[in-house]
Amino acid sequence: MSSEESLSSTITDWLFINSWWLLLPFIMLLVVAAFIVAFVLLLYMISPLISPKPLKLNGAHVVVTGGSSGIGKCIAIECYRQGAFITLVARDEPMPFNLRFHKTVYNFLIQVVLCISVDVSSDYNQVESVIKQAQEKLGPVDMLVNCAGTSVSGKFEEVEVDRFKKLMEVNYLGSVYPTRAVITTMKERRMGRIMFVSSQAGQIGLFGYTAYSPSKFALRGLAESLQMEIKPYNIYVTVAYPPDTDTPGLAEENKTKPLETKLISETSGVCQPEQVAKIVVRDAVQGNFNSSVGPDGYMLSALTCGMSPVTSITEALQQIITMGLFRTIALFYLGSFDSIVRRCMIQREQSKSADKRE
Ligand SMILES: NC(=O)C1=CN([C@@H]2O[C@H](COP(=O)(O)OP(=O)(O)OC[C@H]3O[C@@H](n4cnc5c(N)ncnc54)[C@H](OP(=O)(O)O)[C@@H]3O)[C@@H](O)[C@H]2O)C=CC1
Ligand SMILES: CCCCCCCCCCCCCCCC(=O)[C@@H](N)CO
Repeated sequence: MSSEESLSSTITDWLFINSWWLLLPFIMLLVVAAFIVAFVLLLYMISPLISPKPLKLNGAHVVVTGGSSGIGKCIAIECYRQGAFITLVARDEPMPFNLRFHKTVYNFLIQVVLCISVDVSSDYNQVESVIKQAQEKLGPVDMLVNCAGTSVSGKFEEVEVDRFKKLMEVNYLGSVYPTRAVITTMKERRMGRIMFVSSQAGQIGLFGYTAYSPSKFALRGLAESLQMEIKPYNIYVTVAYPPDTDTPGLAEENKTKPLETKLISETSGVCQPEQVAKIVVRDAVQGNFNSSVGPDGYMLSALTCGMSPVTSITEALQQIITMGLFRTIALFYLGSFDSIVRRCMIQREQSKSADKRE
């Protein structure tokens, strides 16, 4: 190696070792860029988690379909207690509930309860015209509660074929029509709440509910799609998933419910409609997408949250942390449901063959 060459390589070595600081601006640039990317990603993650501003029920106009009985009636009473003007909707002219005990001394407004008779599932134009009437009398709708619904239970092959259509009409279209009738005004006013009363049977398909469950699952698809459309208009959708609730509707359903359905539903117990109403109204006021009742309801909702919107950081964290654990617990539930179904089948077959022998 010539002395010239060795001198140049010494210089490059020296520069390489001692001039790292020349790279400093680049390193800093990289760090800043990484921070910016992380910040933007964080913003994207957090932005759907920002909680909406709660709706003030005092003086608001709340329309409750199915407001003449059971859960719907209790929701109407709960909203009335909080100062709302109510429109009750049902096929039979709904009777205004007994208000004397619910009036608070702080309530200086003379609250009106309007009762409207219409079938929410048969004709859109009719539904639109009664909603218009209600808006003329009590002002634009601030909150719509889609609670009108019914259920049929029975083994798939034993449910009359026309019931499948009927349940989709009442439970699904009966929620689409009133929602369609209020949404334009809500978008114009850039405010509002829409509640769909689904069911725990709208989160899990159960024995005996081949006609009912799909009509309640459908509400979730509607709610998710609609929420994405109307969130920029400051309108929030809530889907409520109550367990069995002690109402005239449940009493009617119990008359023909298969034993399997009864035993499986018993898992998450029977609630009182007042208790359900309190929870779902609170969630709708807060703008929560999901509203569940009871510990099983809580687990089911975390487990089935899928791609549904989430409106608080705590809820998102709970879902992230608990999902695996709840899936493990769910396997035990599914095992016990399978064994209920198997035992009932064996019992039925035994009693059938005993009948034959006699
Ligand atoms: N009770 C339960 O165990 C559970 C119920 N749910 C759901 O909650 C909702 C209410 O249930 P629940 O309180 O038990 O029901 P109820 O049978 O006690 O009340 C049903 C209400 O809906 C009205 N309604 C029914 N069909 C129509 C229609 N086509 N058009 C207008 N109004 C109608 C009824 O009035 P009218 O007959 O005069 O039309 C009544 O006001 C239902 O959607 C149900 O599926 C969810 C989970 C559990
Ligand atoms: C971690 C996983 C937990 C799993 C818990 C599963 C509990 C299943 C219970 C389902 C009850 C369905 C009630 C339907 C009520 C209804 O809609 C009708 N009564 C309407 O009339």
